[in-house]
Amino acid sequence: MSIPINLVRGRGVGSGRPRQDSLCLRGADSKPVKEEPLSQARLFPRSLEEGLGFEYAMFHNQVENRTVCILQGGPYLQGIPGFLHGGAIATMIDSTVGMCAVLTGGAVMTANLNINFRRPIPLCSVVVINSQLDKIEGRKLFVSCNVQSLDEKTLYSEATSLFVKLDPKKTSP
Ligand SMILES: CCCCCCCCCCCCCCCC(=O)SCCNC(=O)CCNC(=O)[C@H](O)C(C)(C)COP(=O)(O)OP(=O)(O)OC[C@H]1O[C@@H](n2cnc3c(N)ncnc32)[C@H](O)[C@@H]1OP(=O)(O)O
Repeated sequence: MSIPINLVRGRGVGSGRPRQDSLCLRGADSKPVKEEPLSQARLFPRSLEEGLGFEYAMFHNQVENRTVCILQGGPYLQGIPGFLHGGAIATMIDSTVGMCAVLTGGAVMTANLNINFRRPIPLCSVVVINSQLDKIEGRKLFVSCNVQSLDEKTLYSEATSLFVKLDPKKTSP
């Protein structure tokens, strides 16, 4: 049986660098105080020049609540020489489990993210991030993932996460 897989986001459409045109500033009490244009805002993983940073495409399976990300981390993402920076890996894990949570639950934010780094990821290698929704409890969505080599022989990282659906009754965020 074929499984519907929908392309969520990938380079090659428009500039490939989505813009966020306004920013809602908040005071110390987290209440919105001002709406200002911020033309330089970019989705973080799309903020580096093509080929140098986060090169990825995501696919979402609406039936199984799974999101898969194919990632190649470019030379600007180096940590230990020759390998991806852990923060870059965390960024793409957060983005992938986040996409899974957003497409399942709507407006959510990461409340908790736990990552086990098992093996270093060689710079410029292609890896697969497999994420899946594990359960929903009220406003809480639990999503887990692993990061593997394309041939699935190497497990690079594993992560669990908690996303919380934004409560429209609360002013923040
Ligand atoms: C084609 C379609 C395109 C779609 C287009 C997509 C756009 C592209 C998206 C890409 C994906 C980006 C993925 C990046 C996503 C970020 O990186 S988000 C940025 C990082 N996260 C943050 O900054 C969040 C900061 N934290 C907060 O704002 C608030 O703490 C939260 C998370 C909104 C929760 O606040 P709240 O609504 O007041 O929640 P609260 O009532 O306190 O708690 C609700 C429940 O959650 C539990 N909880 C809350 N926090 C925690 C915690 N840290 N640990 C454990 N339990 C917790 C509570 O115990 C409570 O449990 P129950 O009592 O219900 O059992």
